[in-house]
Amino acid sequence: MVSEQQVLLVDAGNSRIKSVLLNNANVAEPDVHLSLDSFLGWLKNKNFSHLYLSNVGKNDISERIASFCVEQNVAFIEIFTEKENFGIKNRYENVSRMGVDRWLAMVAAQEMTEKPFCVIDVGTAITCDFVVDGQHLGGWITPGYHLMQDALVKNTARVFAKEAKPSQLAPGTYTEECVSQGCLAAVNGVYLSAVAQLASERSDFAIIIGGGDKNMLAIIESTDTIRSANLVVQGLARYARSQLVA
Ligand SMILES: Nc1ncnc2c1ncn2[C@@H]1O[C@H](COP(=O)(O)OP(=O)(O)OP(=O)(O)O)[C@@H](O)[C@H]1O
Ligand SMILES: CC(C)(CO)[C@@H](O)C(=O)NCCC(=O)O
Ligand SMILES: [K+]
Repeated sequence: MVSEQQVLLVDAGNSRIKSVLLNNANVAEPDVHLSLDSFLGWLKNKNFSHLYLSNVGKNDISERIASFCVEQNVAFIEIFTEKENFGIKNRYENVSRMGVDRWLAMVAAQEMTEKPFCVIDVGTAITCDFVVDGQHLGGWITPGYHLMQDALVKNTARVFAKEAKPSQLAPGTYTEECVSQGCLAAVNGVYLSAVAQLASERSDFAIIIGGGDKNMLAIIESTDTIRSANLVVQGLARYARSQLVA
């Protein structure tokens, strides 16, 4: 039996590294680190016995965190996408190709509802995965709000973007506003398309939403929506509890 305060959960994402202790996984905002070096520096003064890692970045992130753990005598557990676990069957033929953040988002979401669901993670990329009766049906990968804008600006001569996220959806009246409003519409389109996808076969389902940009969907979301602070961290917490604490 390991104390939850001894277990650090680490989410190495596309643009940032987040970490939180297992006992705070449901309540606290994760600590955010902008680089691996600053994360490893920060880790040095911390006291924990187990580290659970989810990494969608390069392999050397996993390798450097693993060697840190060897040096510090910390147990290192990296989670990888699985064919089947926690009552979810993955639809991918080659599950090693699915980002572990998507798998962990499904693992987290499955604990939040009994209904057929889709889980939408609104971050650097937007991912959406559908699960019905424990069977993953497949999913979508879309550029996130900032990536969409970057792609537009890079591939046109006369289109410019500004960073501020609109607080509500409306037609834009000058270039920058048309871009921010258009990309907000596209983000919302993922949600609306997911609802249509689920509703075509059944009337009762849940939509679970997480990620740094989840508030961009607040404009349209309905009562069937459940929000998660951080789906990847919640998924890691489920693994850690099942292996260490239970
Ligand atoms: N403090 C913040 N710093 C950076 N981005 C933030 C912050 N708060 C909210 N965001 C928003 O969150 C988005 C990033 O989402 P999220 O944190 O879920 O993903 P990530 O860490 O970039 O990587 P991944 O998508 O792999 O998890 C950004 O597009 C940004 O708009
Ligand atoms: C799609 C992202 C970038 C979302 O973070 C990540 O899950 C990833 O790198 N996935 C690999 C490709 C796949 O999931 O099929
Ligand atoms: K990538």
